[in-house]
Amino acid sequence: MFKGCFVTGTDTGIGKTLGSCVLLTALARHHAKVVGMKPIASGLIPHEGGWASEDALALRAASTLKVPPELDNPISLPDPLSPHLAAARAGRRIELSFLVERYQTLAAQADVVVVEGAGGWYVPLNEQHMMSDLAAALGLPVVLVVGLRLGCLNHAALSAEAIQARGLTLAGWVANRMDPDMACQEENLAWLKTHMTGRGVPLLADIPWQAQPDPARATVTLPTDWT
Ligand SMILES: Nc1ncnc2c1ncn2[C@@H]1O[C@H](COP(=O)(O)OP(=O)(O)OP(=O)(O)O)[C@@H](O)[C@H]1O
Ligand SMILES: C[C@H](N)[C@H](N)CCCCCC(=O)O
Ligand SMILES: [Mg+2]
Repeated sequence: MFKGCFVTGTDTGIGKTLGSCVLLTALARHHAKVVGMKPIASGLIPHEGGWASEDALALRAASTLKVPPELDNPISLPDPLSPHLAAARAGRRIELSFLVERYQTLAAQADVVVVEGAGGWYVPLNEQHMMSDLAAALGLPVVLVVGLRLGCLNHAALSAEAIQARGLTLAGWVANRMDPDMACQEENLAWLKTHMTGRGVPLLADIPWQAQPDPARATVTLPTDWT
């Protein structure tokens, strides 16, 4: 039964948060209680007299189920660094078991949870684990957000291969037109479509470049078993 997905991306800063919000917005048309989760945020902004993850705030705004930060953003680290470094600087160690427990508590209250990673698939969490290990531990199908810019073809192919080699389901990919000046954007998109189709991976969303990103403004085709 569909319970949600794990959103990874070709890199940091390529639109995973926007892609996750697009999925949440589309899923909310079919499910009553949809919620985003940012298990590990590194880099915080001032918010309501304290500090918060900009990603967690965006996911929260796109969620129909509202929960406390301990559930939708259990680890928030001040420094905008790789999670293993941000955690070390904060005197913490990122434990997968803690994140799995928080995810399960959240999932028990929700119809659908969209979990956003941080950075790309092989971002380190501690000396032993990477983001891929968290996705595997959560047991969710994976969605790959491809930020359309020069270099993304290689990053997309590498990421897709790594996800599938791990034995996880790559349920779909998202094309995010993050660079309005990208040369040959349609030709790059065509290559990605052919490559991903060859891997059996459908395009779930096509997100236009937007000066003010709005998660309702995207062309979305959810898998039939997600609706
Ligand atoms: N389609 C788009 N149009 C305009 N701006 C975009 C688009 N996609 C992403 N951006 C902008 O690019 C920046 C990076 O995007 P985003 O924060 O979603 O990246 P991310 O992959 O979630 O990064 P992280 O690894 O930090 O979670 C943001 O300022 C976002 O608003
Ligand atoms: C700080 C940033 N926005 C993300 N939260 C973390 C990105 C980690 C990238 C690590 C790497 O691949 O080198
Ligand atoms: Mg993000």
